[in-house]
Amino acid sequence: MTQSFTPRPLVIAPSILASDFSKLGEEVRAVDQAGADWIHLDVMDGHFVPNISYGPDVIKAMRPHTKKIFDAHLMISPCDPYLEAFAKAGCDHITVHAEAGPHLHRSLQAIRALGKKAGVSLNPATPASAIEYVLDLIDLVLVMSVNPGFGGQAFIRSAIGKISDVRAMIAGRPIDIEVDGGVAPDVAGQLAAAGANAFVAGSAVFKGGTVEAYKTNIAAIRHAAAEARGEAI
Ligand SMILES: O=C(CO)[C@@H](O)[C@H](O)COP(=O)(O)O
Repeated sequence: MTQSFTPRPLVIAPSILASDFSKLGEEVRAVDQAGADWIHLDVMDGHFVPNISYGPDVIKAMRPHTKKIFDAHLMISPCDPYLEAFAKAGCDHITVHAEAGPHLHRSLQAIRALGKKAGVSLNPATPASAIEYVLDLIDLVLVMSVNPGFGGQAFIRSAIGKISDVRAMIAGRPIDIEVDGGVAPDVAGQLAAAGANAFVAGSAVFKGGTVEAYKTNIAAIRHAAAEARGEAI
């Protein structure tokens, strides 16, 4: 008997890294109102990546401003000592890097044990095969299309082929394929055609600085991706 799988929903996840940090609560409410599906939270430690952003206390302060999914991307090493703090801060998805170590399998088990969805992120130089032996523990694969650490970088095209590889590897499992870095309407269609269903965008969403601008920017990415998926919006 053949099993049929429903395609994963199309998701736009604005990256708060590109927002105005002097009014984080307001910015979270603004992208919520503008049509964001998830709120993407980039956590950087100045060690795994060459930049420092914010941690669980700041995420906890943002939590009351929306009911949308908090999609945390931990660019930290080690990550295991902090997983519980991010879960308690209100993160719904916790994504760790395959390269961050020391024990990816253990980190994913710990995230699931905290009752959260577990994600694995792959740097541009990391092959899709890095997730081969942890597929049973993954709810989300985050394919980086820039080297992690900063917003506003140029899109790395090899991410498109990697997304196709990940799609082939997960073969119908209920796993989201998320792409992050330089995502804008001009590449969203190709990314969706390759198999990505969740689109993180920082600069492309937060340009303009108003709810109306965010609405237009989110709709433009959604429209390009939906068209490639053959969906009406
Ligand atoms: O994780 C990261 C950077 O490390 C990203 O989430 C960026 O914040 C995306 O920003 P843009 O490339 O869309 O400006």
